[in-house]
Amino acid sequence: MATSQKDFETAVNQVKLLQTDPENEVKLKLCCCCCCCCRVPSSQLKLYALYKQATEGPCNMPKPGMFDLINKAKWDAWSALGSLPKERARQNYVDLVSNLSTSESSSQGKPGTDGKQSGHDAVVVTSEDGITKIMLNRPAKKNSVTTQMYHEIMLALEAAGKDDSAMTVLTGNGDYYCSGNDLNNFTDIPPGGIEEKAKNSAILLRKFVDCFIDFPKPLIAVVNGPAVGISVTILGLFDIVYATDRATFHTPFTHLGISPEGCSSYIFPKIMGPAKAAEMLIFGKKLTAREACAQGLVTEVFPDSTFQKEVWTRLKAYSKLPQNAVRISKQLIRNTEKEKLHAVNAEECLVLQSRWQSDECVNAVSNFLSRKPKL
Ligand SMILES: CCCCC/C=C/CC(=O)SCCNC(=O)CCNC(=O)[C@H](O)C(C)(C)COP(=O)(O)OP(=O)(O)OC[C@H]1O[C@@H](n2cnc3c(N)ncnc32)[C@H](O)[C@@H]1OP(=O)(O)O
Repeated sequence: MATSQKDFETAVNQVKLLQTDPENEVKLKLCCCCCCCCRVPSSQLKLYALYKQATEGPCNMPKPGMFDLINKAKWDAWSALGSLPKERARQNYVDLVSNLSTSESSSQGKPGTDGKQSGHDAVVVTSEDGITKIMLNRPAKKNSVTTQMYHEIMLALEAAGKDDSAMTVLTGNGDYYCSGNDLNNFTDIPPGGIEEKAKNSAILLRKFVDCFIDFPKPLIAVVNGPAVGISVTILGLFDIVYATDRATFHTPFTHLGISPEGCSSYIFPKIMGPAKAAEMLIFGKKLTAREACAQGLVTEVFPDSTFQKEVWTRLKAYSKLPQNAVRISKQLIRNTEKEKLHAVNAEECLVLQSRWQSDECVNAVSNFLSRKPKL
């Protein structure tokens, strides 16, 4: 039986109600999942293409440039439908929505599936024993930081700076501390194209790092596992860095066609000397926890088996010290450098704004996102 226009409209409305909002993902978060490297369910992309075919007929938009990942993805999917009649496209759309609705309701409430985790859960803030803990909670994605998480961390820091806790801890849930910037962040290209994306990202990164530079209380990193990218560079802005002996510290910037951020281009050479800093920041040398400690990036390394117990016992004792004296001492240590750090941050973000638009970066990010899924 032919699908009526009403069935089609019902399906369109149903898409809006789906908890995972597939149409929104297609429109806003598509990335390069359209091509063979697809790591997002292809049904989401099909939904977009079928909708366009059903309402406008065969693909009528000009082929976008290769770096315009989102529009290129849409174009590929829509073109692939060729001259499929509108009626068939409507039918296929309705069938696909019906399948998506079924799988959506059957996956609701499943514990531990954080592929669709909301940004809200991806950063968990708790306060206990005078310590505010900000925990990155995206273990299945190695706690990589999405755009929403940058915003949530900034909000958490702003609140922690004003609450009555003595100190603030940043840590990760699962086997990783953090695998750095979520490389999918680079694929959500706005209408203004890659230039606008790079500009917005530079503004966000600058604000993000500024929050660490200006944080008024002791900031402690509890590095529970490997750390990559921005989670490593900002460590220079922390007052204490405790690491498990399982942790590693990796800044693969040149491999990604980008450059250092988090004030590391200034702080790392200061704390470890220019030669060691160059090996990390230019050549991407990965440090073990003990090497990072020897070079002054890490305060102390603990055996993994006793890491949490030893670190939290220590921090609870520190949190009982007279709070005003602790704050004032931190500010004395940090304030002389603040102006310089803000200037370094601004410069690093400006350089990155241009790096993110480079072929070197676009190709490196595409390569990562097009890795074959593990079996
Ligand atoms: C506002 C913008 C600000 C920008 C600030 C700039 C910051 C610069 C940086 O942070 S650069 C560093 C970026 N990070 C990376 O390059 C790391 C990329 N990831 C990896 O190399 C590896 O995933 C790993 C070494 C961290 C872990 O490898 P392992 O084999 O143990 O695990 P998987 O690769 O299978 O990872 C599990 C799933 O997690 C996804 N994932 C991990 N890290 C990232 C990431 N940074 N971005 C996006 N996705 C990431 C990975 O894709 C797997 O997902 P899947 O299960 O769906 O396949």
